[in-house]
Amino acid sequence: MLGARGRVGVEVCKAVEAAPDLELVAALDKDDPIEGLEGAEVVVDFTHPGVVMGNLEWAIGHGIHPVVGTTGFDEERLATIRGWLAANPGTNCLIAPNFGIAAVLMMHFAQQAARYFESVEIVELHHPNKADAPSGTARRTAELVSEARGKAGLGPMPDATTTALDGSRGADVGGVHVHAVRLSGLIAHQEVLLGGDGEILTLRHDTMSRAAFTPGVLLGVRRVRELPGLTVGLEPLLDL
Ligand SMILES: NC(=O)C1=CN([C@@H]2O[C@H](COP(=O)(O)OP(=O)(O)OC[C@H]3O[C@@H](n4cnc5c(N)ncnc54)[C@H](OP(=O)(O)O)[C@@H]3O)[C@@H](O)[C@H]2O)C=CC1
Ligand SMILES: O=C(O)C1=N[C@H](C(=O)O)C[C@H](O)C1
Repeated sequence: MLGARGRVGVEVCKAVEAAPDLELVAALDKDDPIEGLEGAEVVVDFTHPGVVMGNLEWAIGHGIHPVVGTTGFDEERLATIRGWLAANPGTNCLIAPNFGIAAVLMMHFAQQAARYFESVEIVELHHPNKADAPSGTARRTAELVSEARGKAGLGPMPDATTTALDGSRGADVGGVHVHAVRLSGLIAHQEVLLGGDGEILTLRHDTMSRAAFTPGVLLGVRRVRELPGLTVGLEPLLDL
C-alpha cells in the first residue's frame, strides 16, 4: 500500500488485513523507501497527483500490478503509462477515479441517460483538503457524457452566456460544464443534472464513509492480474 497513513490508505490497509485471501506486504507512506514494495504482486496507490507517476513507473518496472485510486490523470499521463506497460509485458494497471460501487453506477447511469437530454451539467462537492479540481470522478463522468452525446449526434448545449466572471461557468470537459465545491464537513458527493423539455433528472451520489471505497479496491486487487494492459474504471469488473 502506498499512502498507507492517508484518509483512504488507512481504510484500505484495514480491509486487506481483514481479508483471508490477501496479505499486506508493506504499508508505506511519504518518505518510506519504495523498495519496501519488493515481493508484492499488487500495489495500491492512494497518494497524491504530484507523486503517483513516479510510483507507477517504479512499480511497473518491477512487475508489480498497480491498482490506483489517486486522481489527476489526463490522456497524456495515460499514454505514458501505456508506454511503461508495453515495455513490461505481463504487468497490468487498473486506474479507477472512484472505487465506490454506487459512484460507478452513478457514472454509468449518467452515461446511459445523456443522449436523452439537451443539457447536462455536473456539480461535485468535496472536503477542502482535496488537491485536484474538478474531481477525477466528475472529470470521468463528463467524458462519458460527452462521448454518449457525440454518439447520439447531439450538438453543443444551449447557453446564452455572453459575459461571465472567470470560473463562474465551471470547467469545460468535452463540452460539459463541471462545477467544484470545497466545503468543510463534506467527504465526496456529486450531482449530474440532466435537463430536457419541461423536466430535469438529477443523479446524486454521496460518500458517507471512506470505507465505501474498500470493496472496489479489493475487487481490483484480486482481479488486476486478469485485466491486460491499462484499464481505466471499475466498470469491466462489475460487468457494466
Ligand atoms: N479512486 C477513488 O475511489 C478515490 C480516490 N481518492 C484519491 O486518492 C488520493 C488520496 O486521497 P486521500 O487518502 O484523501 O489523501 P491523503 O492526503 O489523506 O493521503 C495521501 C497519503 O499519501 C502520502 N504520500 C504522499 N506522497 C507519498 C509518496 N511518494 N509515497 C507514499 N505515500 C505518499 C501522504 O503523506 P503526506 O500527507 O505527508 O503528504 C498521505 O499520507 C487523492 O488523489 C484522492 O483524490 C480518494 C478517495 C477515493
Ligand atoms: O479526494 C477525494 O476525497 C476523492 N477523490 C476521488 C475523485 O477525485 O473523484 C474520488 C472521490 O470523489 C473522493
